[in-house]
Amino acid sequence: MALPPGPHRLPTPIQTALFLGLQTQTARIMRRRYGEAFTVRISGIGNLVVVSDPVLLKQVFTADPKVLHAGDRSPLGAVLGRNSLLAIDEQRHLSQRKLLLPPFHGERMQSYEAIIEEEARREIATWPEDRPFATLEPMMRITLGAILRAVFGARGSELEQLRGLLPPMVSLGSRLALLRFLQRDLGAWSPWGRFTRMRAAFDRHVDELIATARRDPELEQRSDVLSLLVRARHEDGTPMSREEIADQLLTLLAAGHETTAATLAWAVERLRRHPDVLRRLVAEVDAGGRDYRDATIREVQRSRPVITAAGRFAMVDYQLGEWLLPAGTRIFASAYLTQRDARLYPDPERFDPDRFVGRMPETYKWVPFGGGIRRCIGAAFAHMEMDVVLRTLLSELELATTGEPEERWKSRGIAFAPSRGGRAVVRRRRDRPDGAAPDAVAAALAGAA
Ligand code: HEM
Repeated sequence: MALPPGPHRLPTPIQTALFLGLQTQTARIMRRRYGEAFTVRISGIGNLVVVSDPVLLKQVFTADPKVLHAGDRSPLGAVLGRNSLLAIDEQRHLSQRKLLLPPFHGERMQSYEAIIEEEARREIATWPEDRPFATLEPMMRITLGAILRAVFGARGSELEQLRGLLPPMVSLGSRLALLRFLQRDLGAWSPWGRFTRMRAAFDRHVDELIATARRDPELEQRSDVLSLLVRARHEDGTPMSREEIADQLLTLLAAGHETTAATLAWAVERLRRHPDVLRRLVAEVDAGGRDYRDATIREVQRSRPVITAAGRFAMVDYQLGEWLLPAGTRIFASAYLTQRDARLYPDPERFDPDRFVGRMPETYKWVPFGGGIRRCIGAAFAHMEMDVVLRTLLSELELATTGEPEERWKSRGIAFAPSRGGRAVVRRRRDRPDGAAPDAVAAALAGAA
């Protein structure tokens, strides 16, 4: 059989508008109507096959990387650089990934916890009390600081300059990535001209960071990702070039900054609407535990996966389950649909961290980080970061619960965030078990910031 079923009689522009404009709702309707594999036709892209069955997901994630590509059709290469892990395939991808993996190994994560806690405390100390505000931007500041310090190894004035440069650069870059016709440098005032000048400034900072690392007599003891990349060697013994390091640092930032912040904003959105879960989490934080928090993070990612699908591209005709996809077909392995399948997760709309207490999620049923040799290399980092931020938040603040309707899904280009930015109302905790006077701590930190 050829392509999976789909709304073939609907004109392509309408399919495109429905799928891109209302991605989550359209995907749910099509899943109900056509089953766990369906085809939509997207203008400028062609056939897109959306799969949401663990058996099909396993097949996609474990396919030969020569047969299913993920990088070279990505619009991100133009913005992140030609070496970006997100924009390359096959042997080049494998060899860059091999260099990037060791710094992200689970065991290294503890060494980054203190940095994340400091960034979280510093940000939380500035939050207003008893007044609603959106947590997404504040979470973005935390995750930016975390990456700049733990990944880039930036300090002092370099750190402060990068804190200013990168948010507008990443936001402009992610808009331009999808608008190829604007990718022409027509001077400093044109969008692409602005972007290329910011990118040049970024490259100069990376040069400085690399030079500082090379001069550092304690390079061997440093644990930031940049210092590990400076020490890394290709199989032929050569070091990574400056261009490779710069492209990968930008990739790590682009892939890890907004995704983690959006998931944290969803965590706030969920917890405010689930007082029982919130109470259990606070009691656990106060008792020094973490199992329920781990499970809560996994349940937030199950019910609100900020990257709704991992994309692949068939380089040749490809047999997927019972279907034969012609070369050129795009495949979306949908975390969103798989993780809300009632056969895999009974009552899937219910937010229930107990699903994951004492049990790890199953590989092809829980895929917020994608899978196979393209699985997110920052997964352990992101989990650690979300754990530390939530722990800090729950131990410092009281989060007011709410009966307001849940926030809707809002696309921010690549990641989906809560439509109102994960609004919160907070108050400093006056009942902290360690007896610290929270206001004094907050004031001291705000002063230090
Ligand atoms: C909650 C936070 C995050 C989510 C939901 C997320 C999700 C994803 C997903 C869905 C993919 C594509 C996987 C595939 O195609 O199979 C991916 C790839 C990637 N992620 Fe993440 N990510 C997160 C955080 C991070 C962080 C913190 C970093 C690094 C600091 C990072 C770095 C990367 C990189 C480099 C890739 C490309 C991997 C490759 O192509 O080999 N991500 N991520």
